[in-house]
This record gives sequence, C-alpha cells and structure tokens, in this order.
Amino acid sequence: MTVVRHEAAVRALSWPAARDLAARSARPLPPADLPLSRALGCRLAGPLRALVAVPGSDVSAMDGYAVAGAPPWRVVGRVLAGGLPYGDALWPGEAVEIATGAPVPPGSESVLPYERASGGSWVDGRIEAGRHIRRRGEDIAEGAVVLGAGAVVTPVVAGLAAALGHDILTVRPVPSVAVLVTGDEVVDHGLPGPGRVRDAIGPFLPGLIDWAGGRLTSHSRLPDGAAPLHTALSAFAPPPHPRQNPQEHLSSRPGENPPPREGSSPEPRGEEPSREGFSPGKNPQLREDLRFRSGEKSPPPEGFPPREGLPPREDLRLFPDEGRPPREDLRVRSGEESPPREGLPSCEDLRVLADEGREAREDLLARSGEGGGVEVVVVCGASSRGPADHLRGVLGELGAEVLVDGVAVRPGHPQLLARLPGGTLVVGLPGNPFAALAAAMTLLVPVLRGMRGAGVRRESSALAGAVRAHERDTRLVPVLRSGRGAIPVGHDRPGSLWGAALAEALAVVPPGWSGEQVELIELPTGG
Ligand SMILES: Nc1nc2c(c(=O)[nH]1)N[C@H]1C(S)=C(S)[C@@H](COP(=O)(O)OP(=O)(O)OC[C@H]3O[C@@H](n4cnc5c(N)ncnc54)[C@H](O)[C@@H]3O)O[C@H]1N2
Ligand code: MOO
Repeated sequence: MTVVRHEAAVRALSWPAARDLAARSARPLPPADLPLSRALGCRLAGPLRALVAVPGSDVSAMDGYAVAGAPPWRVVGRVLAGGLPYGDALWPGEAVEIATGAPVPPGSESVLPYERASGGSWVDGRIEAGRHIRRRGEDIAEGAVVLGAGAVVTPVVAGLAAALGHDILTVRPVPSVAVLVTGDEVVDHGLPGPGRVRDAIGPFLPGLIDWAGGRLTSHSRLPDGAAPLHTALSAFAPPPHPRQNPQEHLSSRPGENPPPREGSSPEPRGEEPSREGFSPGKNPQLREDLRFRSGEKSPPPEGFPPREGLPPREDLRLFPDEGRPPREDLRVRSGEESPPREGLPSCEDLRVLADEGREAREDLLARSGEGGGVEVVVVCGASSRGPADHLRGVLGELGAEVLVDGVAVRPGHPQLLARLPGGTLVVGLPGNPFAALAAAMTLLVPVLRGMRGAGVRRESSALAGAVRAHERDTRLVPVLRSGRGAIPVGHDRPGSLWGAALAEALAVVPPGWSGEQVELIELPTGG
C-alpha cells in the first residue's frame, strides 16, 4: 500500500500544471457548417459577412404615401410589403399608397404617413425631403463584416445572420460530452438506503458542461467492474488490446447473452484511427448496431448509412434514459409487489445495471455514427486505487495515452485525463462529489474551453478569512466575493457539495501559501 501511495505522490502533477496541460490537450474542433438552429452556442470560425444589404432596396419606413414633387399628389397605385412593386417611376405630383417595408417606386422623394395626410384619390400634407424612406444598405451594406471570428452564436446573432441571408454558419462546433457514472452503491432517485448513496455528480454535470461550452449527449450508469467500463469506453476507441473476454462479466448472467453480431471484430491495430474512423461505413460493429436500431433486416445498400428509418438525434438522446430502468420496471422485473427494498442492490438490480454497460455502448456507438462524434467522456468514480477502481486499468487495455494521473490538489487528488486512440479525451473524476467538482474545474472545464478555442479569464483576490494552506498540495476553497476579499464559506469536505453550493468561486490556495492574493475560479452560479 505504501508503494502505491508513493507512486501516486510521485506522479501527481501540480494543480496549475494539470490545468494548463488539460487546456493544451484540447485541440480546437475543426470548423463545421451547421444550420442556424444547431449553430447556437458555437463560436464563428470566420467573420460574419452580410450576403445582402439591409434593407435590400429603398423601402418605406411608414404606412402612408410615397410621393414625388410638391403637394397635392394624385394617388396612382398601392404597394404592399411582399406584393408586387409599383411598375413605373413616380412623376412629380404623383403618390402611391405604401406599406412599411414595401419598396418605394423610383422617383419617390419621401413618405407621408397616413396620420399626416388628408384627402382620398388626391392627398395633401407637409413632407420633409427624404423622410421615412430607408435607403438600400442604409443599416448594413452588402459585404460588410458585422462580427469577427470567435463571436458566440447567441440567439440574437442567429437572428442577425438570418437577416443577412445565411442559412448555414461555419462554426467551431460545441464539443459533445458523454457521462458514465460508476458505482454499485450509487442510486439516481429516491432516498438512499443503507450502504447506498445518491448520485450527486450526474446532476451537476449537465449544467457544468453546458456552462463550460460543451453539450451533454449521453448520460449512463455503469456497475462497478472493469468489464462494463471497458465495454462502454470501447465505443470511443477501437481496442488495441481487447480483453480476453470483455463480455464475460455481462454474459455470465443467465439468459443475458447478447446476440452474436456479424462483423463485430475489432478494427485492425496499426492503422491510426481518426475521428472519421467511427463513421458507420468504417466500423462494421457500428454498422451492425445502427442496422439493429433502425429495424433493418437486410444488409444496407452501398453508400451506407441509410438515414431513413433512423431515429432523429432527439430520439437517440432518449435511449440512455430508456436504458435506465425506472423504479417501477425494476420492481416488476424482480417480481416484487411491494416497494423496492432499501439497502444493497439485488442480483436482479445488478443484472440490469450490467445491461446498461451494453446499452450505454450501443447508444454511444449509434450516436457517433449519427455524425456528431463524442469529444470527451467523463467517468465518475473508479479513479482511485481501490478494488473497484478500474478506470486506470481499462484505459491501459484500450491503449489510451494517460496525460494526467493524479493532481496535487485537495480535494480531487485522484483525477485522470487520458486520450483514447482516435482522439477522444477521457476525464476521470473522483467519486466524492466535491472532489469531483474540483477535478471537473481543473480538467474538464479547461478541456471544453480549449476545444471551443475560448480563452481563459483570470481573476485574483485577497482572502478575507482563515484558510490553512496544505504543505504540498493546492487547496480549492469555496468562497463568496466581498469588498474585503473572498470569504471562505466552509462546509468543504470532499464528500459534500454544501460549501460549493454556497459559493461563487473556488479560491486556489497554493501549497505553503502565506497570505498573498489568490486566483479565483468562477463556479457556474447561474446568476
Ligand atoms: N488507497 C487510496 N484510497 C483512496 C485514495 C487514494 O489516493 N488512495 N483517494 C481517496 C480520495 S481523495 C478520493 S476522492 C476517493 C476517490 O475514489 P474513486 O474515484 O475511486 O470513487 P469511489 O471509490 O467510487 O467513491 C468514493 C466515494 O464517493 C462516493 N461516490 C461515488 N460516486 C458517487 C456519486 N456519483 N455521487 C455521490 N457519491 C459518490 C462513494 O460512495 C464513496 O463514498 O478515493 C479515496 N480513496
Ligand atoms: O479527492 Mo479526495 O479527498 O481529495 O476527496
């Protein structure tokens, strides 16, 4: 045991080094052309130009009469927005009735609003030269650059882009994140019985991922054990060293052997897999899974994938939820009439959980074939060195390159960052919830920001309150800002989110700190 701890201590990176390495490990995602609605939240890969002038022609800014020359004017026609323009130029002494936004006829000198006009087939009134006509390009000239590369596609930017004639925007896509929550003792609803604990990490990750600029695309529960983790993670990488029998754990339960699938042999080793390596066309097992899901019986035609019959992205998103059996379903499956027993999970529960290793994998495979891919996988728990902590071993089996293995930080010491063959990053968070948050702020947030090409804002502050520095490790201390400096809120034990929930930021207290200003890292407070 001493040896294990010693090795861990030697390998642990300093907190600033781990954060920097995480940011550097994240390659900005290549630009993609996305329809406006899907580009929301992404950053523009290049400048946004006006494809058309705004307004596109000389138009009326008021409902009234476009007039030429001196009053009174003879009304010679009517133009409505969206209707046909008036065919001729106006001669002095002529007017056309006109709607706001409709093109004014050539020769129009101004628009007389209805409220200022008198008369019927002839109108009279006082005008100001050029008034109430919006000239072509007056708001935005055709070809003008209205926003620079890197601007976030907010809802307003989407509206502006539409007004400028864009249907598709070239953006840095939002990184997709899959979450795997491990732990036989972890329950995701209700009151945890003896020996069980409510999942406190799964519920904070979607909001944190969103806030950091990522998009959660799947969320799955896994039982403890190397095999389910291997099965689920292998969806992201062709395993170079397949386990002897990765299905052994799952299929050893009666009646649960997965149906054999044609063409499920692993990708040959040696060929450097790319993100495109996960396209169904190149991955026979993925093709098979997609076929299975789309209800196809016969082999797909050339030029796979057949999109018809496949569930849309939104439907796929539901699969992990469907894969997680609701409480009622568990009760029925285990033959119980009365409410489920409190306490440790039954064999039946565990069997269902084991199914989820496969479910999660199938869902992930289907998703990666859907065109999105998954850039980051977050594994909660299993990152330490106990008998149920298999992440390190499974990453080794999958040929992952481990970038960070332990960080000299309290809490959150046992955190991991690795790159799977094919490029997907894996972030391992400790099981203790505050430790998981601290680790997510150290590795996951910089990774997601880096993938979006977003810079890092740095804030520093004095600490107004007693804080004890750690001898060797950085401490992350939940604080509230105040005029006097950042005030520690307490309640910061690794197993509890109480302090972090009270706080606005985490103060980064370096080892041996002696009272100087400290960095604050912003927490997603939603304010
Ligand atoms: N021999 C060593 N033991 C431990 C070390 C170490 O370095 N050497 N580090 C300790 C620290 S620090 C932490 S943090 C934990 C991290 O352990 P794991 O990541 O392997 O997580 P688990 O063992 O599965 O769980 C730890 C703890 O957290 C609870 N848990 C797990 N998942 C959740 C969840 N989703 N929501 C709420 N709580 C969760 C779990 O029940 C345990 O109580 O390792 C120490 N041990
Ligand atoms: O990561 Mo652990 O204590 O630091 O919870």
